[in-house]
Amino acid sequence: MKHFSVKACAKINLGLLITSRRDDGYHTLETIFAPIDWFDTLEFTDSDDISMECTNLDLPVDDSNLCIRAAKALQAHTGVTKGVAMKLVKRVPFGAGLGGGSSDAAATLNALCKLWQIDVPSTELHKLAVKLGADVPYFLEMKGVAYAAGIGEELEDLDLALPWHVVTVFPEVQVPTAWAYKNFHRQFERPVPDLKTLVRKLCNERDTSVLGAFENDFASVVFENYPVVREVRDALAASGALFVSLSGSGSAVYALYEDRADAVKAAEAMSARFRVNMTPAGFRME
Ligand SMILES: C[C@@](CO)(OP(=O)(O)O)[C@H](O)COP(=O)(O)OP(=O)(O)OC[C@H]1O[C@@H](n2ccc(N)nc2=O)[C@H](O)[C@@H]1O
Ligand SMILES: Nc1ncnc2c1ncn2[C@@H]1O[C@H](COP(=O)(O)OP(=O)(O)O)[C@@H](O)[C@H]1O
Repeated sequence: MKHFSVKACAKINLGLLITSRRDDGYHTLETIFAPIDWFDTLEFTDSDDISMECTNLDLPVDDSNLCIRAAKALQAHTGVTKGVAMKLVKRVPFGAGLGGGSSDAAATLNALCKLWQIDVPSTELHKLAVKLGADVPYFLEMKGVAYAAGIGEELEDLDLALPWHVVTVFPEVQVPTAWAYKNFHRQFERPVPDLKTLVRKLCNERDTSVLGAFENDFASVVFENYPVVREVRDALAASGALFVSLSGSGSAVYALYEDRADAVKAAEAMSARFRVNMTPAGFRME
């Protein structure tokens, strides 16, 4: 019997600028993805059929689950008839803008190539990943800070890590991604700053003067409609952070700290009401 487990880390978005709406309704964007040390664990055991169980009973384990969708897509694409029994230890909150489901899907694609002993060209795996979600290629192909364009699938590895401690708070409310894309305040005509150059300055030179350019286009509509998310942002902003932002389409809010003691203090204060993660400076996915 073959059996192994893998970690599926979450991400935050440092800046998220929505640049246009495509004819198919999807939006193009520019963003910087950074991994955080908040992760699900996935266990894979060979089996005749595809099945899964999950520690979080609120998450369906039927054909809507991204792990099952990834396994079935890979099976259909390759013609493999083997199955897998999956167990998902779910820790990353969902509806949070942390990409936990996308990370699970990417981990499943990678793990099943190994379990089923198939060699799928990376261009084909990339296409399967995009069909599962625009964020899935990031988790499939990158380990650290990356620039993304297109709908999030055109990636460039920047070979950087954030030199600050990151505290991420889930305000215990979910923001549906589709709602956020429908309701954000459009600014398609605005000039877009060069996020790649700015994030290099930020990480290599620790030039925090550029942080103001890392706007998130979902922030205003989410803060307007979800008072508790605003409350978390305000509490983090008052806790000695260098920078506070919504991640992706929310609801999670993260803060960057120079001083570890400030980060620990803020994380402890927020954990009285919310689920919180602290990621050390320099973190990369394994
Ligand atoms: C906003 C971002 C930023 O990293 O992440 P999250 O906040 O969800 O983590 C991504 O663009 C989330 O992309 P993805 O993970 O594919 O979103 P999905 O939940 O699959 O998409 C839900 C719906 O959002 C809209 N959508 C999604 C991606 C995109 N580039 N343009 C869109 O307009 C589409 O209507 C889609 O049907
Ligand atoms: N394995 C999974 N983990 C998390 N969410 C999943 C999974 N499979 C399907 N979903 C669905 O995808 C939605 C978005 O999940 P996720 O990617 O974690 O959050 P977000 O898009 O906010 O970053 C969830 O609300 C859930 O309904």
